[in-house]
Amino acid sequence: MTIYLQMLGTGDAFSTKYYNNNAVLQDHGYTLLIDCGVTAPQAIKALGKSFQEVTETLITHIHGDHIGGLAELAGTPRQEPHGKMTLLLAETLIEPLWQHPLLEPLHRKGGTRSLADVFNVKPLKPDTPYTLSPSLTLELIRTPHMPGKASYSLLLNECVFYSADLTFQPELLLHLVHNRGVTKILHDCQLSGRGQVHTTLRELMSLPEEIRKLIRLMHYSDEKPKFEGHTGEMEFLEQQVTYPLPGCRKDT
Ligand SMILES: Nc1ccn([C@@H]2O[C@@H]3COP(=O)(O)O[C@H]3[C@H]2O)c(=O)n1
Ligand SMILES: [Zn+2]
Ligand SMILES: [Zn+2]
Repeated sequence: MTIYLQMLGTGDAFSTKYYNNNAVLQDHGYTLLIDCGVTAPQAIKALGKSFQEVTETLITHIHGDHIGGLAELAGTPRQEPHGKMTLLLAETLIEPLWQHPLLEPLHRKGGTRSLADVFNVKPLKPDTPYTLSPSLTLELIRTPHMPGKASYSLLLNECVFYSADLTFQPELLLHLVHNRGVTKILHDCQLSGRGQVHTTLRELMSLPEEIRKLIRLMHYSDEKPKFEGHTGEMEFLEQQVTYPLPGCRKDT
């Protein structure tokens, strides 16, 4: 069955034109928010939606453009019996997330001493597929972003690789396509300069054509318009546009 991806934003952490690179995945009444950055509250309103429509939220890593909207998300009234948003994340991220300054407003709510006091926390193990809804499975893959800090890419429905924030990993991309059945790669892309904690366009362009043609670009800077038409087979994902994610093993 087809699921639908809508990027709340496709910008990098410093973009003034694009919202933070956060996404919603929809599967017939189930809505997964992937990352919740500083701009997520504004971006979801711009779509005419609200956090109340989000079923569960997943966090890939701890940077402001991925977690800065969590305080507002936690404050959105929920209908569930526990009244809290379910937060899916790797165990390694739980304590660092609670200690992050952007979550400090939640520390000041009466009687809160841990992330579990404000969210329904569901720890996920890497390299383990989870069924989130009838047509959506998700697996965390720990991948390099900032030295010494945990960060996770996503494998959706065993066939869509969502890089989150990632340094260039050509061998991983080849492995995913050749051995894991990946048919679509949604990849962060630093358009210019040296890639220290992200993958650059130049690096992605160095991949074989068979891989490039599977890639769509996200997490880019405000320079994006001048790069249009100069990214080879790799088209830009556009924020707020809804994309079907077809061709997955679960379809067959
Ligand atoms: N000059 C820079 C470069 C980067 N950064 C932070 O590093 C993060 C890398 O991942 P990100 O999610 O793109 O967010 C970046 C900034 O928070 C920063 O704060 N200053
Ligand atoms: Zn980022
Ligand atoms: Zn990051």
